[in-house]
This record gives sequence, structure tokens and C-alpha cells, in this order.
Amino acid sequence: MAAQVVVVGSCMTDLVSLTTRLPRAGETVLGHKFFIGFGGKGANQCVQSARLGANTSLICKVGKDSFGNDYVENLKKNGISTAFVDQTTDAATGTASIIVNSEGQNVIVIVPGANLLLNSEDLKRASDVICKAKVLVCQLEITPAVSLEALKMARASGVKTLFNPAPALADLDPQFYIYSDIFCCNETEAEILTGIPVGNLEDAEKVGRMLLERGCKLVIVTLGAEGCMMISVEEPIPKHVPAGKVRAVDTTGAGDSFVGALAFYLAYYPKLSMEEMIRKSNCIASVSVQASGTQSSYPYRKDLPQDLF
Ligand SMILES: Nc1ncnc2c1ncn2[C@@H]1O[C@H](COP(=O)(O)OP(=O)(O)OP(=O)(O)O)[C@@H](O)[C@H]1O
Ligand SMILES: [K+]
Repeated sequence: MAAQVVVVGSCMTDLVSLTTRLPRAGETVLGHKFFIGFGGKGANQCVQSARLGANTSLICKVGKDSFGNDYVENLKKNGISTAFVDQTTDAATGTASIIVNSEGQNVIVIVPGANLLLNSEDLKRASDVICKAKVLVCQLEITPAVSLEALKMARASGVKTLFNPAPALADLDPQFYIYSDIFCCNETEAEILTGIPVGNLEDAEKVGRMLLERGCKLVIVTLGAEGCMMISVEEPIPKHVPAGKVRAVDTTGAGDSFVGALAFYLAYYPKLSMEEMIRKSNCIASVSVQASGTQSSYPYRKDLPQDLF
């Protein structure tokens, strides 16, 4: 079965230590808990899509090391095709070393490692899968030029492109706007890209109009508990799509849950209106904020209200 949702993006192993306080330079502190999590925006989005029932393939690079081996296992457990997951000896699997103190403050070191070695050759090897997809999803945790090339390959084959400009780059190549059918950013990314601080719906609408002018066909700005703002060339009057009220315990990874869910609806329910797809994706992301962690908080189709399908 060909993958309907193809993600070109990152895998990161999260190494999380919990301590009472953060160490100062040169200091050693004793932590009380350690755990390893699977993260990276590309993999997160792919996992959420797969858990909703999408046939998925992730195009990425990890190290030929124990973290890389474990990551491949994790993708397989989620039913994701790993045919284009490459393991390299030239760099380590991407890691995020995270220390969290009892006030919830953190310090984080990200080493992208193998993610930055994903290249044009890897895309060419996967071109058949990219060109036969319904939806291609990209972010910016790999070399941006590689993401852009993947978007161009998809566009040339009439594959819908969903681009999440995260983490944001102030000097984003303007071609990204043109090659994104759907450009989906959060408030921080919106501000870095446009210089407009987003504190409310009106600000998000201004961002949306500016990004349409830059060449996007459809812009979504996610607004946390407020849901999303959408605006498109076809429907230039901005719409607010609210999220349901829930008790949030940990919003980490909500943006990736939203993007993964949206990719699923674009691929499998193309006749739904965009507003309805966003409403359903809000529902799924709002489930993820009610559990801790990133992928560990992403819901499976069997545990969701069946009217979402
Ligand atoms: N408190 C909340 N209640 C309900 N839904 C939420 C809440 N926070 C986030 N969501 C859902 O998740 C989506 C994405 O959230 P947000 O805009 O915070 O993304 P983000 O900043 O990229 O997230 P993160 O960086 O924490 O992964 C929202 O559009 C909404 O659907
Ligand atoms: K979460």
C-alpha cells in the first residue's frame, strides 16, 4: 500500500533529567528521575498521522547507533514505513538533552546530528514515494534547502504540500511561501516571519494576509487554547476555528499533533471543508495537551470519538 502521508523531517531522542534545581557552570547536581522520549518535529507529525490510521512513510536520517536503532523500532511500532529511514555512521542520532527543575524551568541543548545530513540524494531515492503521496509534510529541523527541494518535488507531481516553518527562521527562503499549499505556523513563528507579535486573533489575521501576499495559498496560525486562524486565497475573509475547552496538563508537542492530524484529514477526507478539517485537528491536538510528553500524549484512532472519522 503506497503511503498517503509522507513526511520529510527530523528524529530526535529526548534525554530528560529532573532535578530540584538547574546546575551552574561547572557544578554537578543530583537528579531524581531520568527518561528517554522520542521527539523531533518530523517524526512527531508522522506518528500522530499514523495513529489516526494514515499510511505513512518518514524520510529522515538517524545515526547508526543505539538511539538510531531504538528510533527505527519506535517508528515501526507506530506502523510507519521505515524504507527511507537512513542510518549513517557520519553523525550521531539527533538529541535534545533537557534538564527540568522543580519549578518546571528548563535548559535544553539540541544536537541535530544526523538530521542535518539528510540530503538531495536521499530525496531522489525516495522520489517515487514522494510523488505518489496525497500529502507531503515538511518542517525546518533538517537542512532548509532539503525541505524546500522536497516541497518542489511534491508540487511537480501534484501532491498537496503542508509546510510547518518550525523552528522559525527570520530569513526564510521566500520560495517556501510559493511551494506551500498550506502554511501552518504558531504565534512565535508568525512573529519571527512577519515581525508582527501575535497576541490575539486580529494580529493573526494580519499575519495571514501578509503571508498570502508572499505567495501562500492557505495560511493557518495556531493559537494554543484559542484554536486557529485560517485565511486563504479562495476565502480571503479570515476565520477563527476555536478549540474545545479542556484541562491542559502539558502542551508540549501540541503543534505537531495538530499538523499530523491535518495531514491525515487532507489525505483521507479531501472533500471536507478546510474549516472542518481544522476543527477536527483542533480536537485531536486538544487531546494531546491532556497528557504529558510529546508522542506519548498522542491519541490513537480507537480511543477517539468516532465522529472524527
Ligand atoms: N490549552 C489548550 N486547549 C485546547 N487545545 C489546545 C491547547 N493548547 C493547544 N491546543 C491545540 O493545539 C494546537 C497547537 O497549539 P499551539 O498553537 O500552542 O502550538 P505550538 O505552540 O506549536 O505547540 P508546542 O510548541 O507546545 O508543541 C492548537 O491550535 C489547538 O488545537
Ligand atoms: K502533551
